[in-house]
Amino acid sequence: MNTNRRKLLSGDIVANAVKDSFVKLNPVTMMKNPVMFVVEVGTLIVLLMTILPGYFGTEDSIGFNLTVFVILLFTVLFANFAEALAEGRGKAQADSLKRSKQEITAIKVVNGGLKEVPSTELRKGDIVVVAQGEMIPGDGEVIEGLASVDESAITGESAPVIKEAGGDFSSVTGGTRVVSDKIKVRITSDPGESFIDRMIALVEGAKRQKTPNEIALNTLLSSLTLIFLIVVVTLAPIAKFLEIELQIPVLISLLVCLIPTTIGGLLSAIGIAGMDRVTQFNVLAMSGKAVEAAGDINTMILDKTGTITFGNRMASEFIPVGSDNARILGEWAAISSMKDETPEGRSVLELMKKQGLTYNEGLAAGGEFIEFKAETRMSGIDLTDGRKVRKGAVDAVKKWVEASGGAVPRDLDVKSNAIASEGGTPLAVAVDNQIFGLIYLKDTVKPGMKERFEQLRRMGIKTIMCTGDNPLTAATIAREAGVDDFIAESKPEDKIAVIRREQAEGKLVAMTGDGTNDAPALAQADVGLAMNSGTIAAKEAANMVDLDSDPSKIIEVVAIGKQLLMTRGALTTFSIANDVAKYFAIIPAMFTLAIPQMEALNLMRLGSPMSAILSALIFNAIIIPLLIPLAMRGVAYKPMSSTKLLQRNILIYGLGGIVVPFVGIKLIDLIVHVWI
Ligand SMILES: Nc1ncnc2c1ncn2[C@@H]1O[C@H](COP(=O)(O)OP(=O)(O)OP(=O)(O)O)[C@@H](O)[C@H]1O
Ligand SMILES: [K+]
Ligand SMILES: [Mg+2]
Repeated sequence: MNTNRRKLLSGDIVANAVKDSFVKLNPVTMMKNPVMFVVEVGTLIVLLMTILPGYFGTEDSIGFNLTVFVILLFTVLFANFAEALAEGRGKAQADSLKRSKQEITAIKVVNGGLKEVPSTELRKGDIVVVAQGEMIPGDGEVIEGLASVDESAITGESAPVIKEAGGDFSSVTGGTRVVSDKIKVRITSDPGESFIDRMIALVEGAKRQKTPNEIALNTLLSSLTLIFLIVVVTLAPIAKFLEIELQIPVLISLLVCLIPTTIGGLLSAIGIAGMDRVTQFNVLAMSGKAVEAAGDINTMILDKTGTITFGNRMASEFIPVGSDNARILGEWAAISSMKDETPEGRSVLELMKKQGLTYNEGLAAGGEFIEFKAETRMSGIDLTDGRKVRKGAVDAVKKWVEASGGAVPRDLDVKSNAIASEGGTPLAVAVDNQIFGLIYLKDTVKPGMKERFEQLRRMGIKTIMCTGDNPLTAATIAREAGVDDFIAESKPEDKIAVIRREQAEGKLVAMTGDGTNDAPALAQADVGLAMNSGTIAAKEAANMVDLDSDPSKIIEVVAIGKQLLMTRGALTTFSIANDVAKYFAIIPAMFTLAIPQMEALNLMRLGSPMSAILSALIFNAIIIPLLIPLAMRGVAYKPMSSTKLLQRNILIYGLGGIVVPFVGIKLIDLIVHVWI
């Protein structure tokens, strides 16, 4: 996908969009857009009056009618072109994904033996073996082994990632390639339902459904259209009664100028382009609704480690407590970490090496490894001689030691608080009922976080940092990063509680996560962004997946969502304001055609009634392609509160929407008037 990311518009996409503009003329598809459908019907009526003038008694105005027909046809084509262009990039991406999704031969485990089968025959629950150099035949979970996998087909990231059985890095995606070693994979999706299939459907827009916001706006636009339709239709008998002759093409021109064709023509392009901007950013949104929800977010829940900080929490120092020394402390710290595969655990062994410390590996032989869990906040090993070794969050280790009758060294709190108040994470190391000291885990706040949170605050978004770390470390990092609020010593279930609490206050909540224990919270949040490196459960619960697995991207996703909503609002304002201005051009012209004295109403001093009508109509048509770049790129966006934004936009797009057509129509009239 990355290869396509920078290529905004290619010649192919434009050529295809031109072709699609005609295909989309099909009235059945057109009917989904009532505003433009009305224009299309008007176009057909004017066409009939042009080619069958004898039948309609319109011989005198064939030239005028033909011109109106051509302008109306282009109005519809321009709107179709906008939509086709917005769809084009997604289609191009889908094509390149489809190419990467060739049929693969899978090595399936059948009755203990191995059998070659086409990947299309794999079903949920099947077990396959994938060796070095082979393509993984379907989405699944590694159940045996460890391998490095090249996921560039999906993420565009060429560095291979490690996939291994158990834990948070066990999910693999069909279509990616094993570059070293061999793994056994349990398939987790049926044909046609894989991640790549879902990605293709998404970027292709095949499953694009209108969002609630779009439906509401569409209803408003349709109602406006209906009202103007009634007004224009009733105008005919009134005019007749007043003995004013109003020709049907003129009435149709009036109608097309009055109904909100600008936004009607650009609405779906704005939505598709918004989704597309998210995709270009390597985030897959499962629905347009999710992207729009991102634009309305009030509260953002963020992890500390890896989101706000770099997350490579490294052991940097052994700090003994009581009467112990760093050598003994280091030894127990190392033994507790021998099988701890977390970055924290590995860093303890690295620190040992760096400090030239040694330990008796044999001590751990045959021991039972205790894996780190967010619930216990400890990890370690139970030795065969009965001794239990633990390292973990200070309060957790304190409780564990006290439970077996041990005492807490007096200098423990002072020393751990010193680490915490520097923003570091202290891990206490204990054997049975004795605490030996602390491991100082260092982590740094990512640069620029303060500015980003400041921006979020200006948008009126509250940020809450959730961390399993102790309150002092949490407070230090929270202050340094500038988040509004934090929750320390939080367990996975605390996240869902925070989300529910905020939602009960009527707020929309966004969060990121990657673990299986994040899945319920990801599902509960209005915007849940899962990391592609995360578990299948997390990815299925979330409504967005970040292919680059960068949790801080949620901030940009919110900005894109806001921009989408703003673009739609701005162009709606512009479109409706525009129509007001066209009123002043076309109504006086229409009546002047019948009653020359009405010329006094010609405030814009347009050349002739005919040229006034045509100029308004031409302006109405060309404003659509002129605004396509804005619809696709989105309006410029500055973080500020919604009320301020609204005021600013009404000023720019409302006032601008009234002024621009006056100038535009006048200029077009100067040309058209000479011409006819
Ligand atoms: N490998 C480990 N062994 C023992 N204890 C650990 C280990 N990793 C972390 N801890 C302790 O457990 C606590 C909770 O860890 P957890 O991963 O749940 O949250 P966190 O990483 O601190 O915060 P966040 O939610 O921001 O990722 C940590 O603050 C630390 O004190
Ligand atoms: K219009
Ligand atoms: Mg963590």
